[in-house]
Amino acid sequence: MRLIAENLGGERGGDTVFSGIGFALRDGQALVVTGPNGSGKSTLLRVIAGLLPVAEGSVRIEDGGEAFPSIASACHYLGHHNAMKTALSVTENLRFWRDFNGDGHIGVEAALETVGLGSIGHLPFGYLSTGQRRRAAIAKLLVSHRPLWLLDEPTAGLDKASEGRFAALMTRHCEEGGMIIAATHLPLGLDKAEELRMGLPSPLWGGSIREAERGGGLE
Ligand SMILES: Nc1ncnc2c1ncn2[C@@H]1O[C@H](COP(=O)(O)OP(=O)(O)OP(=O)(O)O)[C@@H](O)[C@H]1O
Repeated sequence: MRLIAENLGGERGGDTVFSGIGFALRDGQALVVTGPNGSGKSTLLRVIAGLLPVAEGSVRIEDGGEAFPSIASACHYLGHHNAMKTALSVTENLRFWRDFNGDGHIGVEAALETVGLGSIGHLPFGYLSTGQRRRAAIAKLLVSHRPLWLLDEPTAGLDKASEGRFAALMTRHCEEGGMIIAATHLPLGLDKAEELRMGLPSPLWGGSIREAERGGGLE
């Protein structure tokens, strides 16, 4: 399977945020998106996920087979928000997402154990601390199998131990043939990842067009 972006552009509120982005990811590869605040990292992830329209160019899945014919069917999107109902228990939330997205490699209880929340699945999601909420959202990636993980600041709020656990999960996902695109200001422990650096507008341009350059190495 390949994820291919060609001359990709994205807009917010009618203004161009980035343009001319191109990359190709294949099974097992990861891309880390970096850049200053407002450079368009979240916008790029949302465009790839199909949550915002493509302003120019294209982004597509190739060779996804019958199971994953499109990015929408192939991706998990973990945004800044955790997309959980505060009144439902952690377990109920994860069961909902498993039923909605389809079964994964591991069950809800095992996923909670994996992120170190095995003892609090019965609690309402709203009772959890910030870091615990993020860990529960990470468990969502595990209860349904999707080969492409789109992650926006995935480790925000995590303690050191949880960061390490998540780095191991991402590495395993790639070793099993998955793909990851992660926007971050923090090192994620993805040693083999390529980097896409988003830039703020050049003062010479005097406009809102943002420049992005590829870290290189991907085909
Ligand atoms: N709904 C919107 N309408 C207009 N402009 C928006 C909207 N949402 C975001 N923007 C603008 O788009 C630009 C890119 O925002 P984006 O959230 O993609 O940046 P980012 O690189 O992810 O930033 P950060 O590092 O702070 O998370 C910013 O200038 C932001 O103000």
